[in-house]
Amino acid sequence: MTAMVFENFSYAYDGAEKALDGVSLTVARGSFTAVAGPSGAGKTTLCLAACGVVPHYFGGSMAGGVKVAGLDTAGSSMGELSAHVGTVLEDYESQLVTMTVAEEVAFALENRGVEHGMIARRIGEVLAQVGLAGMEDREVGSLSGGQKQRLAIASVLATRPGILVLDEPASALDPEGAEDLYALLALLNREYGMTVLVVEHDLARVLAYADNIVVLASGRVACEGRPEEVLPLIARREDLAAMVPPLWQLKFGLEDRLDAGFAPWRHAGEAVEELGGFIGARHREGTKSA
Ligand SMILES: Nc1ncnc2c1ncn2[C@@H]1O[C@H](COP(=O)(O)OP(=O)(O)OP(=O)(O)O)[C@@H](O)[C@H]1O
Repeated sequence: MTAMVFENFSYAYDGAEKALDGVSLTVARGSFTAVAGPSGAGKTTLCLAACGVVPHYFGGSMAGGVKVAGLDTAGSSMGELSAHVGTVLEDYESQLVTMTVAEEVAFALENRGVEHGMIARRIGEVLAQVGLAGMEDREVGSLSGGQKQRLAIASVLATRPGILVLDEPASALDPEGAEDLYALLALLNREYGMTVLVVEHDLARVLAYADNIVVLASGRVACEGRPEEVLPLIARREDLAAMVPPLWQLKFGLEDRLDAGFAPWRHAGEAVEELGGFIGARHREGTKSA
């Protein structure tokens, strides 16, 4: 089952060069996709196209199409699309428009005419999901950056979309906040079956979670696939090699030097375990032949 399909999709903002150029991409339902690429590669535009803001709120010209949960984005209203895809943009604070946490989550539901008892239940539910349980009456202005980010996510979760699209969600967070945020996205993906598509320039942050990586360069898909498919490809490209996470730079360096092949490490613990076994085996071989 597919959550999202870009079919040879091209888009240019008014009076500008193409921001996306012939993008073909399928995002599987329930997947965790990380989108990376150099500055200006079209990552934000991809997010805007996924939720229909492009083309609905921008002029410009497009070719091809985007389907979200089977709906053609150009032919569907933003309201219809938002039932399926929730979006948290990089400037997430501008998405927060009310005084209190509870009001913020209630906002989209009230606009849809959801009944009051249901709204109250949904508020409690989504705040618990994002780790803000019991904070209904807090003023939005008094929250930390990480809590505001979680609130922005809670308010899109309130309408129960199956797909969550986030543009650089960790850019304003400290390393611990970024780690907590990705743990939350992983939980929403694994436990609640949400499809997550996240723009993240630092692939090290998503290595443990992403089952699909899309690399954009100059508005085109430079490569796409599982991390173990994509990372070796970008490591060989001078313009993209800097995006390879340090753990995988180490892996590629060791594989070269030791003439070995290691498993697709998702975090340092897996590397330590495999390297421990590898060193032990080499040591035993050495002792035997001595
Ligand atoms: N509103 C706009 N009007 C005109 N051109 C735009 C607009 N927004 C983006 N662009 C251009 O479209 C191209 C893609 O921009 P986009 O923001 O999607 O890239 P990005 O990969 O998200 O970049 P960054 O990592 O710097 O955020 C760039 O050349 C950019 O200058």
